[in-house]
Amino acid sequence: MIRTQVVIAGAGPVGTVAAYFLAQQGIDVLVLEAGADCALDLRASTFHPPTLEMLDTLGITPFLLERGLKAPVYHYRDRGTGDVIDFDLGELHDVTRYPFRLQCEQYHLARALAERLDQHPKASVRFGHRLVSVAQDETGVDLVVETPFAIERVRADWLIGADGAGSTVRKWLGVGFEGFTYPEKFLCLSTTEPLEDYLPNLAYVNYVADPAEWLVLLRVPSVWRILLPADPDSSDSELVSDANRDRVFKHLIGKTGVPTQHRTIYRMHQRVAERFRQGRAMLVGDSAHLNNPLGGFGMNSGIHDAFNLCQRLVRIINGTEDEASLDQFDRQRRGAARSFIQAQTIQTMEMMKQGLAAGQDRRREELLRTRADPELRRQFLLRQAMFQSLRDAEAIA
Ligand SMILES: O=C(O)CCc1cccc(O)c1
Repeated sequence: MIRTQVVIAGAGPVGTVAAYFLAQQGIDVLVLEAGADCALDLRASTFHPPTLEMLDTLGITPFLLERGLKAPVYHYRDRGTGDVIDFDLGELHDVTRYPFRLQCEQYHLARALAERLDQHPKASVRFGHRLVSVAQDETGVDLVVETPFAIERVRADWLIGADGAGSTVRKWLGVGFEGFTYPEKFLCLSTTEPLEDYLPNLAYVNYVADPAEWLVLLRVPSVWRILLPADPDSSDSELVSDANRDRVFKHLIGKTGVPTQHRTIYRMHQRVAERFRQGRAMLVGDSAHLNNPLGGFGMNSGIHDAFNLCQRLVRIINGTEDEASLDQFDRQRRGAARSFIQAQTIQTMEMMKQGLAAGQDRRREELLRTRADPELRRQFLLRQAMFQSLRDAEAIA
């Protein structure tokens, strides 16, 4: 039987951040990851300013800055009218030392932290270790883990479920995951084609609204990523076919035969777990909440969960804080997920679908008014950069 203070299920960005935070504070931590390595998930690739500040306390932000692209400016574009409404996070220079989004694939973070954890005297990371069952009593949790060659038992004081959308921890806790799944599919293409040569004045982050076919054009260090809704009447193989690729790029840059590095079909979900804490087990990141990727809030809010939780857990383990603090973690982070992340991402999806110029130009006028008014613009930037959701959550008693 393995004995440790904290087990973390999942070695993605959120699980590794939680583990490294705890290990740095002198807590024994064991990370269990079913996969053979940190997942090479391309979905999350934006680090927002408060996340960079948090990660800086772990000493990992300089590593990310070296690999990523700084994106202070982002565009809301309307394909129909050609309008571009730009916002500049540089205006938040008095609020943060990182007044930009950092475009950097998330696996860089998870892999770098997994390597550091591997060298850490307080931490252990086990790949190929699949969590099979979870039980708990008043003093700890009992886990059964399947390894490549054996079934092992682990006893820990605390369990953190950072094991993604299909979380085994959440299922064993019997915690509901209410919300909805978008009926449509989405297509993500990545290409090394220099889109900026065809679309002048392109920012690194562009939300292109269009009632016929909206797009997100997102630059990450290695490629341009293009996210768009997929034709519901087409099969997955048709959607990832050369013919569909040619249709998308013809419409976008007037060119066919553009090389792509990935063509992926996504389903998107808007769901929040009914509890983020049950006794000695807590849920963070995708195991606790899922949202569409518009705005790049998913991984960031997961890292915010991990910091909120682990700061409390260290104090509880060291005997300076009552366990009731974990209920406040639940209220604060569930509050952020429901009131901000869900609301904002659902609203952005609606805007993208309808086009900025749809209806009575209401959304377009609202964005233009926000852009023109210094106070509204600042509030908007604070929301988009996720400062506001953190402040609102921290105000929850
Ligand atoms: O809004 C963002 O920052 C991310 C949007 C996006 C773009 C391309 C692919 C993807 O999965 C998400």
